[in-house]
Amino acid sequence: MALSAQEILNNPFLNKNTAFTKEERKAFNLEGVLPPTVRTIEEQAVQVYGQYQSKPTDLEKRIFLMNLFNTNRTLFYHLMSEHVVEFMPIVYDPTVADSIEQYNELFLKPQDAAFLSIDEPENLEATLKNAAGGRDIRLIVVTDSEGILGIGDWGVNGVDIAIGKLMVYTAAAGVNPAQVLPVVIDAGTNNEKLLNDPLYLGNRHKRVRGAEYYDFIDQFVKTSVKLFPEALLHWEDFGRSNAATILEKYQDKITTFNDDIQGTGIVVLAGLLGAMNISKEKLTDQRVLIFGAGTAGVGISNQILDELKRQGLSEEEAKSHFFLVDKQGLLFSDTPDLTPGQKAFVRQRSEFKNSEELTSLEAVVKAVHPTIMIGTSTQPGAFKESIIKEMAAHADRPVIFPLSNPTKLAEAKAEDLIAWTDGKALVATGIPAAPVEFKGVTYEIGQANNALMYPGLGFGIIASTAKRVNGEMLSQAAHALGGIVDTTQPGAAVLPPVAKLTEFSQTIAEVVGQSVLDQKLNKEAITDIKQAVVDMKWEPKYTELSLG
Ligand SMILES: NC(=O)c1ccc[n+]([C@@H]2O[C@H](COP(=O)([O-])OP(=O)(O)OC[C@H]3O[C@@H](n4cnc5c(N)ncnc54)[C@H](O)[C@@H]3O)[C@@H](O)[C@H]2O)c1
Ligand SMILES: O=C(O)C[C@H](O)C(=O)O
Ligand SMILES: [Mn+2]
Repeated sequence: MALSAQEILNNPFLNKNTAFTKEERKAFNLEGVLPPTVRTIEEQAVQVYGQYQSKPTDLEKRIFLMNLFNTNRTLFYHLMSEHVVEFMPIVYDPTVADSIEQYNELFLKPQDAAFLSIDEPENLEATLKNAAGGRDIRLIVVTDSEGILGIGDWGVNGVDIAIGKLMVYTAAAGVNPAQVLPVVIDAGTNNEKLLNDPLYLGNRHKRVRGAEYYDFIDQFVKTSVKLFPEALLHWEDFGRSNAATILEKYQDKITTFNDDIQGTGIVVLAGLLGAMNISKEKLTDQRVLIFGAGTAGVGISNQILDELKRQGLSEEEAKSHFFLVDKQGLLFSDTPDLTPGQKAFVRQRSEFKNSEELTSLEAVVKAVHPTIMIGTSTQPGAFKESIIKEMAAHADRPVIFPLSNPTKLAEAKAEDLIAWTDGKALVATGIPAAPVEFKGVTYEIGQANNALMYPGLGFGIIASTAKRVNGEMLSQAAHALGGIVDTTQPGAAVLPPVAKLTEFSQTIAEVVGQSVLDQKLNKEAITDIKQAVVDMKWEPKYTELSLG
């Protein structure tokens, strides 16, 4: 049945707005429903970019871009491809955090997401089908919003992180936006502010835990695999008590990864490899302090551990390089309330004369003299001057990555770290940071955000039709990105710039895809991975409308 003009114009995948040609207008009942001038996508981009620039705040810029996304997905991605550095912090982190916090006030459209309610398990399959609308889904980003960035539990509002992550997948790697599905699992929320907010749109009860929660997750996984057998399942921003448990349960059964654990692990490892290239030091000589040993902190530790073992250290030797610090202080074998992930990295009290005193970051830094310090604690300003100076007094090139997001939660600012260490620190931050001018040198600051990794990783997995995601692929991805640093410039960044996101996402996709083929983990026969990546890559260009 022919679509009406309204059905075409209201479909963001079909809509070209003023770019519909005279022939298309004639053939598809679009005559007279648009102003007469036919525009090219380039002309449309100039016009909408002008509107974008007129918006006074980042949140208003984001709302404008989401409207464009909802109206005309091709034009949105065309525009984003021209302004990727400028748009990343608007559609994604940090502005996505504002949109999540104000989701109820701002709500206009569900943005093709699937809203799975734990109160209605009988509707799970229908929900996924309805949201997919018959599309061939290859990539699902799912969140239950218990640990949104570092801002905590945001209930149904967290759907925006799934949508934002998927926008980056398309902009960075070229995942076809018609083949993605954002999913939020609404298991309730423990955020009192939301529970008491009359505008809140999610289930108005505390989080469901235990067997009922895990049964629902299991039903979601099974139904997704049944409906979308080709899809990669990407887990995002689950709470500390669930994220690793879910990954461990499914990673050997389906094609899946957890971005906060593995995406973060490999971007940090890549940054460390870049830092070692610059300092000419060895990773096997470093002492690694992780501040905030939660989902990301333990994920990062495991990825570095894997690398140390690949570089020849035994498991035991490799573990002796780690010092994990959480709320309790340095984590010891007898520390109460350890998570399963933390237990693998604990120290013995007998190693220290003053183990009882090692309850603060400051005391631990004094005691262990870390050469690498990574912040995933959600504690703003925790990397304070006295601590950084103490670290720098015992390291030639201290490597310091304050990674907590969004901006307001970062453990330190790049400019302070450079100044406090007299330019010695090798710094990367979670959110974009401007270059720092210090004593005549321009220090470029790498962005150690999993967004540099997961698009290429995910695209490589999909393009190679991988059955599983495993450690070998992750290691290859980290090395592919870790190799791209310019060591000749003083002040060079430890990671490549976001301006090159599309280029290196393609490299990562190829390397990951090749690893899949080398391990014979591809479902379909593929001989040339580069070609498979090219063939799968979606470009934001209009194609001739055909509704056959
Ligand atoms: N840059 C990136 O790519 C990236 C990726 C993932 C997470 N993150 C950021 O890392 C942070 C943590 O995320 P997560 O998913 O691991 O959360 P999480 O809740 O699993 O972990 C946070 C950990 O910090 C600990 N913590 C809290 N207060 C502390 C204190 N005062 N001292 C020491 N430890 C403390 C918590 O006990 C917990 O173990 C967030 O801000 C998130 O945005 C960044
Ligand atoms: O979303 C981000 O910016 C990175 C990461 O996944 C996070 O949870 O902070
Ligand atoms: Mn995350």
